[in-house]
Amino acid sequence: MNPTIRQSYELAREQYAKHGIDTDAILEELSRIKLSVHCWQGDDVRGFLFQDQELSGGISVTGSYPGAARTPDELRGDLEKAFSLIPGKHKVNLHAIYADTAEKVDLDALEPRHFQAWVDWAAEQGLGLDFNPTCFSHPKAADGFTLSHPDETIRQFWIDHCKASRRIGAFFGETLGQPCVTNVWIPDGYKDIPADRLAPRVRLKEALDEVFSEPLDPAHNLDAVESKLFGIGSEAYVVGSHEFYMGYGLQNNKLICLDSGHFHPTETISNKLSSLSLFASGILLHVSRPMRWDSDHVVILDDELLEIGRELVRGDLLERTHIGLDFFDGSINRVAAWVIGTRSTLKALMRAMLEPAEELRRAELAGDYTTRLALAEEFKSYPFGAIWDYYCELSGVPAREAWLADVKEYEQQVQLPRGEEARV
Ligand SMILES: C[C@H](O)[C@H](O)[C@@H](O)C(=O)CO
Ligand SMILES: [Mn+2]
Repeated sequence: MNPTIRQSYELAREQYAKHGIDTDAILEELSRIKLSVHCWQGDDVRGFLFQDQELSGGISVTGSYPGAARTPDELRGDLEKAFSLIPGKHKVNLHAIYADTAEKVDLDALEPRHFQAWVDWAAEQGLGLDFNPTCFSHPKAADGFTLSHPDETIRQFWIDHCKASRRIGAFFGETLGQPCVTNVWIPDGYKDIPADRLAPRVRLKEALDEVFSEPLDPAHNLDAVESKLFGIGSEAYVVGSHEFYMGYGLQNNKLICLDSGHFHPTETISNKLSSLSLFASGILLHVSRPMRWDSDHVVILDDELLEIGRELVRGDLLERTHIGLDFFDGSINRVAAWVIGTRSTLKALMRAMLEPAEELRRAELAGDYTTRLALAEEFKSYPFGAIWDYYCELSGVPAREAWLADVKEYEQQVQLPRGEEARV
C-alpha cells in the first residue's frame, strides 16, 4: 500500500467519522456491488453474427478511433484489460449478436451452446453475465418493426428470438450461479405521426405475453423490459413507451428498465427511482449520458450520476436494483471508455454512501432547510478522493489516473496493430 494513500485515507476517515460515517464499512459494501458492463462499447455495437450488417434500430455510434475488437477473443481480451483497472467483481452484459460460434445461425435459432465460450470465460474470470435479444441490425428489422410488426411471420420470428434469448439467459444464470437479467428492448416506432397508436401496442403486448409464457426459475433468469421515448427515425412514436412498459412490468412482475437517455432531454431517471421502487418487483438501470438526445456518451461523474447514486443509497435500493451501463463512443479508446464510465459509476455510489444522509433527513424533517443545504454543500468538498484512492489500492487496481498509462500501453501493443484490416 502506498504510504501517502494510506495516510490520506486515515485523515479522511477521521473527518467522515465525526459525522458517524464508517468509511471501512462503506468500502466493504461497495466491494459487493456488481455493475453490468456492456460488451457493445468494445466494438461499436457490431457483434459477430452478421458481419456485413449495418447498425440499425435508431441508435448510432460516431467516431472512428482505431482498435475496435473484431473477434470474440479480442473483445474478451479488451474486457479483461478494462476489468483489471476497475475495482470489484462485476458482470458482462451480452447482446445476442455477440454469439461466439462458427455456425451460420439466425437469431430465432440461437441456443445456449452458441455462448458456451462466453460462459467458460466468465466462470474463469469470476464474472456474471446478463443478456439481451438483439431486435435490430437484421434484415427482418429493416422497416423498423419487430415484436409489434403487422406481419405475423416477422412478428413470430422476433418472438422466437426473444424466447431463445430467455433460455440463453437462464443457462447463464444456472451455470454461473447468479441470476442473469435478460432485457428486452425493441426499436419499433414511426418517424411521423401515426394514424393508429393503439394497434402496435396491442400487438406488442400479445407478443410479450408469448415471449414470457415459458416459466423460468428467477434464480437463473430475470426478465426486464426497456422503454424509450424516441429514436433516430422513430421521432414521432415509439411503441414501447415508458407508460407501456411501466404498465406491462407492473402487471407481469418484470423488472422495469430505465435508460437515462430514453426520456425527454431534461427528464431524469434519478427522480423516478423512489416512486418505481414502491410498486415494481425490481428495477434495471441503463446508465448512459444523453447529450441533447440519446447520444450514449460515456458516463461521467456529473450531477445526474451523483443523484442516481444518492437515490439508490438513500432509498436502500441497491439490493433490488440491477445497474447496467449503456454507452458507446467510437471516438476514444474503447477500453478507456469502459474504465472511465465504470469507475465513475462506482465513485457516484461511493460518494452517496459517504454523505450524512441521516443528518440531512433529520434537518429536513425539522424544517431546518438551512442545515440541509449547508451540509449538502460542504460535503461536496469532503475528501472522497482519498477514500477512492485507498479503495483502488485495496482492490489491487491503479489509483487516480495511473490506469491511463496501462491503457496507452495496451493500445500500442494490442489494439493499434489490429489496424484497419477487415473484421474476421
Ligand atoms: C444496445 C442496447 O441494447 C441499446 O442501447 C438499448 O439498451 C438502448 O438503450 C437503445 O437506445
Ligand atoms: Mn439502453
